Amino acid sequence: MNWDDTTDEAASGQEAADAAERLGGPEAERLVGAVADGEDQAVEAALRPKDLGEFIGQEKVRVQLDLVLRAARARGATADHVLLSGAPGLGKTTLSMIIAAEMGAPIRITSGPAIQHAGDLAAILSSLQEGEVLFLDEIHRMSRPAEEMLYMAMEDFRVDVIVGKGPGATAIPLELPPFTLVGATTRAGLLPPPLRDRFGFTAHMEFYEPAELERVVHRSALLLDVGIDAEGAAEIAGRSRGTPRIANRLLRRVRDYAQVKADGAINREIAGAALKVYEVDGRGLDRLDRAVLEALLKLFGGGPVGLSTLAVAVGEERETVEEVAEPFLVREGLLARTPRGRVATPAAWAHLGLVPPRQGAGTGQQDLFGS
Ligand SMILES: Nc1ncnc2c1ncn2[C@@H]1O[C@H](COP(=O)(O)OP(=O)(O)OP(=O)(O)O)[C@@H](O)[C@H]1O
Repeated sequence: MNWDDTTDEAASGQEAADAAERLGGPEAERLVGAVADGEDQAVEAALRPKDLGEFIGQEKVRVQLDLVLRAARARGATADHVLLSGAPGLGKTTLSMIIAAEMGAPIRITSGPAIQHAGDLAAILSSLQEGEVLFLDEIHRMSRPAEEMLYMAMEDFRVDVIVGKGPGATAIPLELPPFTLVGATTRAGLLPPPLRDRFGFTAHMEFYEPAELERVVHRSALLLDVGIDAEGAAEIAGRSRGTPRIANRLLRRVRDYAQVKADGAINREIAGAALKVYEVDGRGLDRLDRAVLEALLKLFGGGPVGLSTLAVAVGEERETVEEVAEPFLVREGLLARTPRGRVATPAAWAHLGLVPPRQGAGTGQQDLFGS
C-alpha cells in the first residue's frame, strides 16, 4: 500500500491478513498476531461457541443473522448465502459453524487458495448434500474461473462442466442441491460486485470491546478449567487487541505462568507478571510495536520520518514494519501515516512515558531525557 494511506485499511485489520499471506513468519509467530498458529488450531475447536446464544459480542450481526436463520427454518428452506468480512481471529469460522448447527445442516470447510481450478470447485459442489453449508474461507483468493462458476452455482444451483478443449469443448449442465454458501474474507472490497451481490446477507465483524473480551476470557477459562478473577480477565482482555483469538492465546500463556509460579489461579498480578515475561504491554503492544514507536520518538523526535528510515532504525524489513507493526499502531491512534512520513501522536508519547518536544524546538531529544 502507499505510505500516505491513512487509517481505513489498517483499522479494518486487512493489512494483518495480508502480512500473514505474504510474510508468513513475522505475523504468524507473534504472541499478539491475529492469524492462527499450530497451537491455536489444535485448541480452538474446544473453545468455539456452538450456537448464537453462546457467541459473545457482535450484537448487530447476531440479531440479524438470527432473523435470517429463523425465517429460513420457518419456511423449511435453505438459508440465504452469507458473506462474513472482518479481520482474522474475530470469529468468522466459528460463525459459519454456528450457522450450520442452527440450521441442523452439515458443514464442508474449504478456502479460496485451495480452489485453483473450476474443476476443484465443481467436485466440491456436486458432492454437497441438500441444505449443506459450504464455508469458503479467504473467498477473495479464489481463481477467476472458479469464481465465475460460483456465480451460477449460487444463483441457479447449477454449474456448467466444460468437457474437452478448443472448438470441440461442450458445456454439460449439472444440477446442484440447494446449499448455503458462507464466504469469509478480510478484503470485502476486493470481491467483484457480481460475487458480492449474490450474497443474501453480508455481515461485517468489528473488533471486540474490552468488556466483550473479558467475557470471552471468562468463558474460555471455564472450559479450560482455570480459575480466574474479574481483574485477571480484564488484564488479559485489555491486551488482546480487540481479538478473541489473541485473548484465548494470552490466556493460555498466563495459565502456564500461573501454574509454574503460583497456585494455578489467575488474578491481575499474575496476568500482568506473565505478560511482562512475554513482552506484551498494558495496551497489547509487543516488542516489535514498541521498537517502532521508540525509534520514532527517541531517534526522530516523533517524525515525520520515512518508512525505509524507520525500518533501518529498528533493524527490520520495510514490509514488516509497514504490514506487521503499523496497522495496530495506527488503529490505536499511536502513529499516523502522512504524506510527509510517519508521525507519532500525543498518545504515543504518553504511552511510552516520554515528553514530546516543544513546537519548533528541533528533535526534542533534550526534552525526552528530561534536560
Ligand atoms: N464471539 C466469540 N465468542 C467467543 N469466542 C470467540 C468468538 N469469536 C471467536 N472466538 C474464539 O476465537 C477463536 C478464533 O475464532 P475463528 O477461528 O472463528 O476466527 P476467524 O475470524 O475465522 O479467523 P480466521 O480469519 O483467521 O480464520 C476461536 O477459538 C473462538 O473460540
